Amino acid sequence: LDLSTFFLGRPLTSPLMNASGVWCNVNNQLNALAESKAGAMVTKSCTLLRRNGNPEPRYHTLAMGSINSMGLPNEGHQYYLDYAERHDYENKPLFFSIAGLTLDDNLTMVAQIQDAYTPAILELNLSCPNVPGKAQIAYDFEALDVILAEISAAYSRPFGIKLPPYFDIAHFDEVAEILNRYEKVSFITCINSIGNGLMIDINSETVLIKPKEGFGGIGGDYVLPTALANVNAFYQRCPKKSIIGCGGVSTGEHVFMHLLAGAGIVQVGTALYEEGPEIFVRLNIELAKIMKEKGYKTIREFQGKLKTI
Ligand SMILES: CC(C)(C)CCc1c(C(=O)O)[nH]c(=O)[nH]c1=O
Repeated sequence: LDLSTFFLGRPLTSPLMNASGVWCNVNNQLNALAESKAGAMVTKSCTLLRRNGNPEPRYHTLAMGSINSMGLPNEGHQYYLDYAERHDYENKPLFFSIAGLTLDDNLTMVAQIQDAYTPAILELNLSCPNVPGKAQIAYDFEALDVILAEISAAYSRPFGIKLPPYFDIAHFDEVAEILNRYEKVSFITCINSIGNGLMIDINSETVLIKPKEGFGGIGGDYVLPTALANVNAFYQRCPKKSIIGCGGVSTGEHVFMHLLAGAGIVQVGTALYEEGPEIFVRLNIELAKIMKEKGYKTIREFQGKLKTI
């Protein structure tokens, strides 16, 4: 069962990890991920100060996935810096996700991470809110350019970004052109939940979650094709960057698809929320079984080797 791989020069025992936001808000969840069979882990996107997040119900399981409008509930960035200080980096790499409410908040958090000399790897959540009334940063290409310039100037180490899905080839081209101008952006995590979906309970004739009149991010089976497309689109357009795949993973076959599409690491969100950290045992076994059946001894043999017809 050799699922070892490398990411940003770091050895991993498995290409699997959690998606930010799932099973990573508080210490007992973070400790469970550290003890799990995941090859890496990431903290919940944090803000400068602690947040309660949105009123519940704010997450709902769907027939083929999930809908959520959590509202960035988190313990505040210092809490996760304290965890990062305790983390055993020999055991597995730790990613540190931030989603500041303003550019200044992001710069303040980045400065504190910089000063903490932590080996954690920064993942900048670009679904973080922009000026109210404007699109999220990743969909506001001017704001995207500005934040990457500012963070690149403020942070001396390589970092990565978490992107929402794009649905237009011209957008893949435009965003990749921006990203390729920032060599410190060493990896791209595709995708965050598909924004502002809506699901309905026909018995009560109501929406399923309380915030935003029921509108929320969609995860799970529904998003796999979109996730694979975004992974492969940026894998092809950003040859000097690594890709982390996220979206629609609940079996070893899905993990294999993400790796084939170009992902170096594969994150699990909705399925982890439903199954818990033991899911990494199952996914590792299922991936190893597929590799064995195909005669692959290492992930490198097939990673990014998706063929067109
Ligand atoms: C959507 C934001 C609240 C702006 C960021 C945090 C976040 C959340 C959340 O905390 O609601 N949910 C997601 O599926 N993805 C996210 O990136």
